[in-house]
Formats: sequence, structure tokens, C-alpha cells
Amino acid sequence: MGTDDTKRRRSYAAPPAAVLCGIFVLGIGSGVILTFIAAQVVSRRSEILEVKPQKLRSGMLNAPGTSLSPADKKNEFWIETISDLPGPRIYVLHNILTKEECESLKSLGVMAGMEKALIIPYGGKELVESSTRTNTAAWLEYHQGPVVTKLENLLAKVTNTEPENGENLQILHYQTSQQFKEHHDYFDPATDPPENFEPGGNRLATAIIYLQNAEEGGETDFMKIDTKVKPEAGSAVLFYDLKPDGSVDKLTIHSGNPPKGGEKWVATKWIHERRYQGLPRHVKKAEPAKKEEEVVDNGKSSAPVDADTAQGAKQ
Ligand SMILES: O=C(O)CCC(=O)C(=O)O
Ligand SMILES: [Fe+2]
Repeated sequence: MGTDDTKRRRSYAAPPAAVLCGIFVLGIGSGVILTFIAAQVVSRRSEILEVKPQKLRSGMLNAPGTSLSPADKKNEFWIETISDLPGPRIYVLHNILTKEECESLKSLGVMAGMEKALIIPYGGKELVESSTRTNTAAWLEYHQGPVVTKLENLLAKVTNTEPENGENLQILHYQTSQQFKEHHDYFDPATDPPENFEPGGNRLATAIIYLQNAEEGGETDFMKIDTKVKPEAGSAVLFYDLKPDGSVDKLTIHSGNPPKGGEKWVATKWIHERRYQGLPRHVKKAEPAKKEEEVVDNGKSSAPVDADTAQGAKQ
């Protein structure tokens, strides 16, 4: 009898224990899942907000903080922080292209036809010639061959965007003394018409890939923070035109300084907040070209086109 009672008591005691246990396990489980989701969101966000030194292997960016030997730094892809939050976000992407890849992009530029580079003046809607920009430029096609596609994919990965957010690659050539004076690459909501933000929103980031160094000079000069990036063929400077909250970062104002000897070649990629490729564009080349004195040019704008159609614009 006593044994039966005990059995009964045990069998009655068992369900509440299992339920409690189940609730406990469920609680821990959902806690773990929620923590995991939160960690994903935070880590995705911090990837966007901060690019730390990293190394590229097998197409994947390694964890931040990977330490590199001096030999690795000469040959491998790695990211150097020039300036970081709370200041402007400016990085050098070392060894992004080989010498052969640099040469092949220069040839593609020449084949596309290098022409005087154009700008959009502040508040303007059309591309015009200006003394702000004395170098020549050519637009390449999106996905035009393996080197262009490699850059599109790599820059999207580093900035945590999609390749389609990028404008077409533009090749720039500076002879000795040619330059691209002080300007910013973002559109300014305070002065620019809404159509300049279509398609793809504002320019989020700029990558300037150095294809050939000048003998001397030719730096990308961030004058507001007294920082000059010296071109190194095969490497790139990447900076965020927008702050993490989406407002324009005025400390990214920069110039392409004139080579003091020799020539400089670069490829520029502007990356938008959203998809840019395959959508209608609103910025057009001025027809007929306006005379310099008719253009309100405050020396801070730039904009490029391919042949007759605007491919993008910047101020
Ligand atoms: O050539 C440079 O260093 C600067 C180029 C530039 O500012 C641009 O393409 O937006
Ligand atoms: Fe620029």
C-alpha cells in the first residue's frame, strides 16, 4: 500500500517537473535564439559602420584584427584605416589589383575614348565642362570583363552593399599639372534637386583605385582633415561620403592633386545607398555645352558621362 502511494505520488509529481523543465529549456532556447539574432544585427551593422584591417582569402574577408607579416602586406589584400569614426571614414585597400589588371583597365579606358571630364555645378542638373576638372575620363560598361567585375564584387563586399549599388567604373587620366580641384562626391540635399538622388539615393561611398602613380604629386587630398593619400598603383582609397546616420560628411571634401611629374591614372567607383544599375537616370549632359562663364561653378562639383548619356553625377 505504502509502495503504491509512493508510486502514485511519484507519478503525480512527475508532470509538473517535466513542464517546469520544458519551460526552462524553452526559455533558455529562445533566449539563445534572440541573442543570436541580435548579435547578427549588431555585427552586420558594425560591418557597415566600421571597416577594420582585414585580409581577403578565398573570396572571404577574414575576421577583423588579422595580423599580417610585412611580406604579406606587400602582396596580400589588406585594409588600412586612415581615419575612422567619429571622424570621416577613410581607408586604404592595399593590393586590390595586380600590375597587369591596372594596365588592362587603362587600356579599356583608352578604347572607350578618354574625353574631358565634366561636372555638375552645385544645385545644377546638367553635366558641363569646368576648370574645376582639367583631366580626361572615360566610362566603362558595368561587368565589362573580369577585372571590372572583380572590382565590382570586391568593393561591394568590403562596403557590405550589392554590386548593383555601384555606378559604372570611370577611368581618369591626369597629365602633369592636370587636376580635379576641391569637391565632394555626395549630392547635397540642401542644394541639389531631388532628381539628382535618383536612381539609388545618394552616393554612400567612393573608391579611387590607383592604376598608375605620378612621379611626384597626384595625391588624393582630404584638405579638411589635413590628410593626403599618396597613390600606390594597385591600391585604392575608400571613403564614406555619408555618415552612419545618412547625412553628408563634409569632412570628405577632397581633390585629385596635379601630378608634378609623370602621369596619374585612376579608376573611380561611386557606390550608392541603394540599387543604381538598370534604373532610369535623370542627369543629362548639357546640350549644347554651356560656356564657362554661364555656369555657376563654385569649384566643388564634378560629374561624368559616357558618350551622350549621363552615367552619374557628383558635386
Ligand atoms: O584622382 C583623385 O585622386 C581624385 C578623384 C576624385 O576625386 C573622383 O574621381 O571623385
Ligand atoms: Fe571625388
